[in-house]
Amino acid sequence: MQGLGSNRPKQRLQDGAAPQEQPFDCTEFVAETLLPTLTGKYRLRGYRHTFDGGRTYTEPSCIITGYPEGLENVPVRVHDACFTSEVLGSLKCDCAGQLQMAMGYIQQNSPGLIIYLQQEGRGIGLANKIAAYALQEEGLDTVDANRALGLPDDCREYSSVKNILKDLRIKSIRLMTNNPRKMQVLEELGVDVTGRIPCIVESQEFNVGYLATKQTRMSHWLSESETDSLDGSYCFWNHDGEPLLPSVADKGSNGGNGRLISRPQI
Ligand SMILES: Nc1nc2c(ncn2[C@@H]2O[C@H](COP(=O)(O)OP(=O)(O)OP(=O)(O)O)[C@@H](O)[C@H]2O)c(=O)[nH]1
Repeated sequence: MQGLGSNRPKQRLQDGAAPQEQPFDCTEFVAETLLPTLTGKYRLRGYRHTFDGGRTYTEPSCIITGYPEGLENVPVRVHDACFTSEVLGSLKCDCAGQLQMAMGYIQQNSPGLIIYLQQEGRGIGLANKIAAYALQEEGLDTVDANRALGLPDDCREYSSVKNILKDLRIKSIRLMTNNPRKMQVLEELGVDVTGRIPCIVESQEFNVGYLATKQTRMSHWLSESETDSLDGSYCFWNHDGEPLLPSVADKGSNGGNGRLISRPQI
């Protein structure tokens, strides 16, 4: 596959043969179209991505307002799929609200983009997420439910983000997130994150516990008085099989780049 972004950190030795280079992550641009939506028009770009040398593929996409190509400090949301809230309208989380906020933000602050990744359930997949929800009905929180299933708290991987930004020749980004680890992982991949735009959905009765867990156990920045520390109790896997240690650059403030807070429509 001719990928627009690929690195080759791994070499596999074959019996008696010279080492052969194996592409590790590779993201291939497929096509772009113009998409009219209820919130305005977007450029929609489709990609094919592997992070395991071609054993498995996902299809990241991005929606774009304006032309961020070649620019710095572009507002970017990196968003992971949430079928339950985005398609079914579930109120158990804040995912759909964050997506809507980000879409509104890039309409009003063009150019900007949202990279949408097929990493349902923080990477564990839809069926496992449903199993985790079943355990949450019995009283476990969102972290302990994953653990009770023998699954990592978070196993998302973001190499496609690095590759898509490279494809668009975007030099640096302001990340729309409340998640310190997402910023940390992107920076470790080499993405130049120059600022953060908070993306806070006001809680309601069905997601208040979930948001509290994100704040206390996953160190998400969800209130004005938030400090930028990670407590280390939460485990983010890096796909080389090793948990990432809790450390994060000092990127907690919004860097003067605006703030996103919305009230859910319920
Ligand atoms: N395993 C699991 N995944 C969930 C649950 N609720 C939402 N998700 C998934 O969580 C992902 C979004 O992650 P969040 O932790 O909400 O937010 P984030 O993307 O890490 O951080 P932000 O950038 O601030 O939104 C999506 O893939 C959802 O499908 C849950 O209870 N259990």
